[in-house]
Amino acid sequence: MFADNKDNSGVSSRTRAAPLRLALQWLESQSAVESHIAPLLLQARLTKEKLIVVDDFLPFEVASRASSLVLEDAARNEKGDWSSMSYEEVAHEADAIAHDFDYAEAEDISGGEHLSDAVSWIFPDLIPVFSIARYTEGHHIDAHDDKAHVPIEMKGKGEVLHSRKYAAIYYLTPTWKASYGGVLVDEVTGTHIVPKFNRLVLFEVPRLHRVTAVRPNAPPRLSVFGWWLTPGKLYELDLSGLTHFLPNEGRGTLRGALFGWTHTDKFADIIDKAGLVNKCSVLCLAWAALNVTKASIREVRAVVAESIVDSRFRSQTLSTLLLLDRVLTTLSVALPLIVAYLSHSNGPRVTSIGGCRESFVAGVSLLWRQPFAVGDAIEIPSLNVFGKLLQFGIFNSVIEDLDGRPVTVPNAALAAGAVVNRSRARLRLCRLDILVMPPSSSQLNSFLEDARRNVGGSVNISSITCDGVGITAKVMVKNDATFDATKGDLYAKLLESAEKHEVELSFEKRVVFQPPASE
Ligand SMILES: O=C(O)CCC(=O)C(=O)O
Ligand SMILES: [Fe+2]
Repeated sequence: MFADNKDNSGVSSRTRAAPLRLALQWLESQSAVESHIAPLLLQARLTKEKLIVVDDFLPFEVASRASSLVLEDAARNEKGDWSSMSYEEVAHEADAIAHDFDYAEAEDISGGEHLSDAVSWIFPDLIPVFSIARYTEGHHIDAHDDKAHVPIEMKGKGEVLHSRKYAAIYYLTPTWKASYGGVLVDEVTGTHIVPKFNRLVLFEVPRLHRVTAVRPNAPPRLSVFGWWLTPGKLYELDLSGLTHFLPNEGRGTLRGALFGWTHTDKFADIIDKAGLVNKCSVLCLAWAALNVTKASIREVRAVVAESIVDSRFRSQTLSTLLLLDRVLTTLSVALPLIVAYLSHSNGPRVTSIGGCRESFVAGVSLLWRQPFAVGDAIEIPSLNVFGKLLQFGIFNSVIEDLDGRPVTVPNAALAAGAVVNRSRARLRLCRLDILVMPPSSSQLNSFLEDARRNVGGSVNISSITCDGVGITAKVMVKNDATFDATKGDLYAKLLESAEKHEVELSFEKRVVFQPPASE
């Protein structure tokens, strides 16, 4: 219905008015799609040219109608069915390494399934694996070659290893401009392919390519992306193939790698639910184990799969440590060896961890030594940071400071200087700053004396302004004393002395637990 009667824009007058329903109906018809595709001679061209770019791939009206559904879904900008591939731990840093992109299963996005089916019918005899991608500001993929081995359950044959044979990307964002970034760079020829609406890119795997970062103010960059699989090992996953295991590599390749590792649905599910920090840690560790021990991928895969299925993996903060422990014990890898390897190697895979390498190494070493645990009050004098350790990541840790703000500290900084673990200290100091309004200086003095006795610590004048007299009270408390109880107690005692000497007391201005060493 849409393939005939084209004018120059590829749209017939009838199709211009075609409602969404007709567009979807057309996409659902394999024969309609196949007869539209056949004259494009894609297979023949691909065999000859290895990478081809096809503009106006589907009838314009069909492409617009169906992709408008995907656009609507993506524009809602809620998480919904979209999963993030961004590296959350470093994403807010100025030179964050791996923003990557969001992806969704084609069948979860309305219109997405229709479009990915249509693309998959280019090679109806191969096994298609397609998803929908959404790239927004900063999202990109570093150079990779898409190679992956994927075990597929075949009726009567059990599991059969497949390889990715062809890759396709079909772009869905109308009016995409080169200035928005998000350009697909074919590293073989240096060609820059702008993700124009209704443009299809096909290439034979392996082929080195990357996606440049999407610029601010660009609309979401949407695409159908994926591969066709064929039975057998088309290629070896050589060292460059190992880049697939790194967190900042493409979602497609990463997923493929994960899938290839474990081949259980359970694994894929759990890893998706477990959160990216863990995924990345697993990948880093497995990658390190592979390199250090020269263990076979099969061995590492078994260990990783087993560890991940373990329910402990789901508790975010300890998971890395548990996993590390598990992987290392099973593989009998000496930790210092991994640390040494990571810090001295300057191979391409380590470089792609970029500025985070030191922090990763520090993270591994801190996990091993455990000088502090999540929940501990820690102080980093060199950074002037004091607060509760909220999260311990493989690259960064998060400390909640006294104002309740999360402060992200690279592990390299944690390992570099002194870190005081207040939770493991015996005593600590509680300091309270407050304003008093004494009727006379003699009443102020008698209040101070009384207060010192009452609180069992020091109570001194810190400032005198027209608003009143600033008082600082300090008291040593047991380390396990809670902040609120200590604060309340200190305030109550000051109030008692103040009332006794007819001194007016304001509400506390600031109360902090402080390390005694800094006094
Ligand atoms: O979106 C693109 O242009 C390329 C995507 C890609 O290379 C991948 O997902 O592996
Ligand atoms: Fe790719």
